[in-house]
Amino acid sequence: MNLTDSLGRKINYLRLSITDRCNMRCFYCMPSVGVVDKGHKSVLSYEELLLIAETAVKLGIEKIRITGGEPLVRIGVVGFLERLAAIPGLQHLAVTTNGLLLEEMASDLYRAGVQRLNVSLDSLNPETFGKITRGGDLKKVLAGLDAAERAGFPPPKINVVTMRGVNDGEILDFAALTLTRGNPVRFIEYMPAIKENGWQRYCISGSEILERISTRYPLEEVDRGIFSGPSRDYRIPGAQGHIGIITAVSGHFCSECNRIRVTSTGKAKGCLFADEATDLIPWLRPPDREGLEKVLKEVVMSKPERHGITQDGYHHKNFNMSQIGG
Ligand SMILES: Nc1nc2c(ncn2[C@@H]2O[C@H](COP(=O)(O)OP(=O)(O)OP(=O)(O)O)[C@@H](O)[C@H]2O)c(=O)[nH]1
Ligand SMILES: C[S@@+](CC[C@H](N)C(=O)[O-])C[C@H]1O[C@@H](n2cnc3c(N)ncnc32)[C@H](O)[C@@H]1O
Ligand code: SF4
Ligand code: SF4
Repeated sequence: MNLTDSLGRKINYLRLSITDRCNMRCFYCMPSVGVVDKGHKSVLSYEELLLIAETAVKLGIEKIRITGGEPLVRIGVVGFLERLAAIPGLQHLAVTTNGLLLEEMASDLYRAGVQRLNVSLDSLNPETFGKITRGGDLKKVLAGLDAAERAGFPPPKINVVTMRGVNDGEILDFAALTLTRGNPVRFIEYMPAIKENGWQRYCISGSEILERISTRYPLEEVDRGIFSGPSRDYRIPGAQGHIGIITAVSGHFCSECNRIRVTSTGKAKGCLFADEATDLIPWLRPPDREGLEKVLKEVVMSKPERHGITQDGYHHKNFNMSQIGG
């Protein structure tokens, strides 16, 4: 089935957040203290998540990305992914992870039927990495990246939230990584998720990042596949990996947006930044497949044209990235 929104955009990608818990505390995503775990009752069960996934695939979703919080901390995630991978009609199953548990879990994830992994990694310097993640261990993430390839995965995409004065000094180091490793490196514009005055100081636009890389390396544009997602991709001639730019704030990809989201507590969102969310619980408890189909179609039809964030005129609200899943 073909699922299109009111603007004619084909919607074929669901981002499903399965937990709001995390084993790191990246400063741009979660407050250092005062994070209240959603209780067992409010977080969707695996059965409920599967019902949403099956319904979405029936409607025309072809790709599901599992996210969080940190999806790999949820107990039973491998069995859940195995059931998800078996949904007839689902073409792509991917996971976005911080990589801390990958070394021990990569083989199980591969055997479960996950096809691709994206790994968040904002610094190659252990100290900076520890500061950004408030205690994360860089060595573990690097070991996880290698373990993923040993397990059979294509080199995971590396997501780098790029922030002025925090890790922008490493833009060229990350670009250089693509010379010797097959991992695509994607630079993501910092989004104002945590309510903080002066958030603009962290912002570096995708075009500035590209300019900085171009001062050292020539770049050629790479063709985008149908599932290439929000990044614009480039390559240093002869390099093994691509370089991608995700202009999450300057938002050049809204007109091609192909996705909807469901949070770990069952709120469906037509846009990452939308204030409106549709509570799916009434169609999950008890399960009502027909009702769920109808409400998911409504979410797609009411998808906004684009987000309202600009560096100058954004009225800041607190924005729970770890619950939505990015
Ligand atoms: N503004 C915006 N940012 C997004 C969107 N989708 C993903 N991102 C951001 O892009 C970054 C990378 O997201 P991933 O979880 O790796 O997913 P993806 O980029 O869709 O991955 P691929 O499917 O491999 O292209 C994260 O910071 C997300 O928050 C989107 O629709 N809008
Ligand atoms: C919320 S995390 C969930 C999955 C997993 N824990 C991880 O970090 O990959 C998904 C993505 O959102 C990104 N993200 C979170 N907060 C962000 C922000 N304020 N600006 C830009 N990207 C952000 C992360 O870097 C990550 O790539
Ligand atoms: S970005 Fe991912 S790893 Fe970092 S705090 Fe958020 S959910 Fe956790
Ligand atoms: S900001 Fe909203 S409309 Fe734009 S690409 Fe992201 S989800 Fe789609």
